[in-house]
Amino acid sequence: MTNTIEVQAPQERVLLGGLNYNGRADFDYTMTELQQLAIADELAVVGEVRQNLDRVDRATYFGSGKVEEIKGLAQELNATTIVIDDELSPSQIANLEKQTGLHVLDRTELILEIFADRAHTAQAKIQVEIARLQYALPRIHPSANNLDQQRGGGGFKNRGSGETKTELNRRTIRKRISDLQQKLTGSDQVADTQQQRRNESDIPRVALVGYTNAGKSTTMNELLRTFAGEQGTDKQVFEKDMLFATLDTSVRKIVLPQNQRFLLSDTVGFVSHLPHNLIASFNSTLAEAAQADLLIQVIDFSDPNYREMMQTTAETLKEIGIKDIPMIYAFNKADRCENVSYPEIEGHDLTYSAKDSASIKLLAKMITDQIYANYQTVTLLIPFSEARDLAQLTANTKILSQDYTETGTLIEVQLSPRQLQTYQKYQQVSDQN
Ligand SMILES: Nc1nc2c(ncn2[C@@H]2O[C@H](COP(=O)(O)OP(=O)(O)OP(=O)(O)O)[C@@H](O)[C@H]2O)c(=O)[nH]1
Ligand SMILES: [Mg+2]
Repeated sequence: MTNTIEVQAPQERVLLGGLNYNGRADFDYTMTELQQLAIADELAVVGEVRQNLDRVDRATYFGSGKVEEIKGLAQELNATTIVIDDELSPSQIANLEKQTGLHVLDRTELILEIFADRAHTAQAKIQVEIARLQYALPRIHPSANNLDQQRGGGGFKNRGSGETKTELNRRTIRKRISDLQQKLTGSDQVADTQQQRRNESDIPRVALVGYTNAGKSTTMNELLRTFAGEQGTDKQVFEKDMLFATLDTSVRKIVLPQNQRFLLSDTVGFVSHLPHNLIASFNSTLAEAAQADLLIQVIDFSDPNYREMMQTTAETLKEIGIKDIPMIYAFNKADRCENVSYPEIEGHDLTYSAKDSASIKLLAKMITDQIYANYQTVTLLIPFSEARDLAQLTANTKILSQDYTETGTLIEVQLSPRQLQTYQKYQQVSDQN
C-alpha cells in the first residue's frame, strides 16, 4: 500500500491595504469584501493597513509615512504582496513596488485573476482574456521588452517569473484583443444562445441576478428539479460555495403544470466595483438579463452585509444599462437565519430557502403570477398559409380554444404585450374595442 501525501503550493502571504479618502461610506464593507476576494484567489491574508486621507497621493497612492509602515509590517509578517482596495494608476503601482519591495496587486487585477482561474468554457476564457489584455495595455512601458513590468499579459499566478522572454508590444496586444473579439462574436455559445432566443421568442424570459454566492445557480437547479421532470437532472448548472462559481449564462426552459412556461437564465454574480473592462467584455453573457421580462434578484439574507450587496447589485445593473425591468426580491438562505419564517411573500419580496421545496413552488407561482399578469386574451385568425406562426403559438402559448374557418384557424389565446405586437396583424376586430 502506498500513502500519498498531497503537497500544496505554499500560499502567497499578503497584506490588505485600504485608503479611506473623502470618508467613503462603504469603506468597511469593501475592505471585508476585499478579504473575501483575496481568499477566493487563494492568498493568505496576514495583515491589514488602513489610512484616512483627504485625497489619494498621486505618486504612491498612500501617504509617505504609511508607505514606510507598510514596508516594515510586511517584513515583520513575512508578506510579499500588498492587495489594495482600489484601482491604481500604473505609475502608482510602480512607485509603491519600488518603495516597499512588495508586489502590488490592485482590486481590478485581483478580480481579473479570480475570473481567469474560474473560466472554463471557451467563451468565458476569451472574455476574461480580453479584459486582462485591456487592463495590461496602458501598463506597458513603451521601451520595456520584458513582461516583468508588463502586468496582466500572461500567467498572473506566476508573477514575475517566466514572463521575461515574452515580447509583447502594444500593437500585438491590440491585434490580439481584436482577434479575440472577433472569435467571441463567432463563438458557438453566443450563436447557440442567440439561436435559442429566436426559437423561443414567444416564451417569457426570466433572469436570476445578484451578488456572487447568493444562491442563483442553486435556485435554478431546484426549479429545474421540481418542474422539468427527468430532463431537469441532466440540465443542472454548477453551484458551489465560492465567489464567482458561475461565469457563463445558462438558459433553461421551465414548464409548469397547465403549460405555463418561461425561460430562466442564470448568470455571473456581481461584486462591488466590478472592473468596467470586465463588464464590457462579459456583455454578451449579461445581455440575457438585459432582455428579460422579469428579474429575480437573489439575495443571501443570512449575510449581515446583504443590504450593501443589494446596493452593489443595483449599481451593477445600472452600469450594464438594465432598468425598468420588473424585479422580484428573493431573500434566500432563510434556513440559516434565526427567527425568520419562510416561505413568505410580502409584495414583491419573497423570503425563502432554495433548498426547501415549498419555497421553490412559491417562487414559481410568484414568477408566473407576475409574468402572466399583463397577458391579454385575444382571438386571432391565422391564415392557412401562415402555418409556422400557428405552430409557434401552439408550442409556446396557452391556447384556450381553436376552430377552423374557410380562411384559416381561429384561436383564442393568452398573449404577452410583446407577443401581441407580433401577432396583432391576425387579431379579430371584435377584441380590439
Ligand atoms: N443553507 C443554504 N445554502 C444555500 C442556499 N442556497 C444556496 N446555498 C449555498 O450557497 C452556495 C452558493 O450557491 P450558488 O447557487 O453557487 O450561488 P450563485 O449565486 O450561483 O453564486 P455565483 O455563481 O458564484 O455568483 C452553495 O454552497 C449553495 O449550496 C439556501 O437556501 N440555504
Ligand atoms: Mg452561480
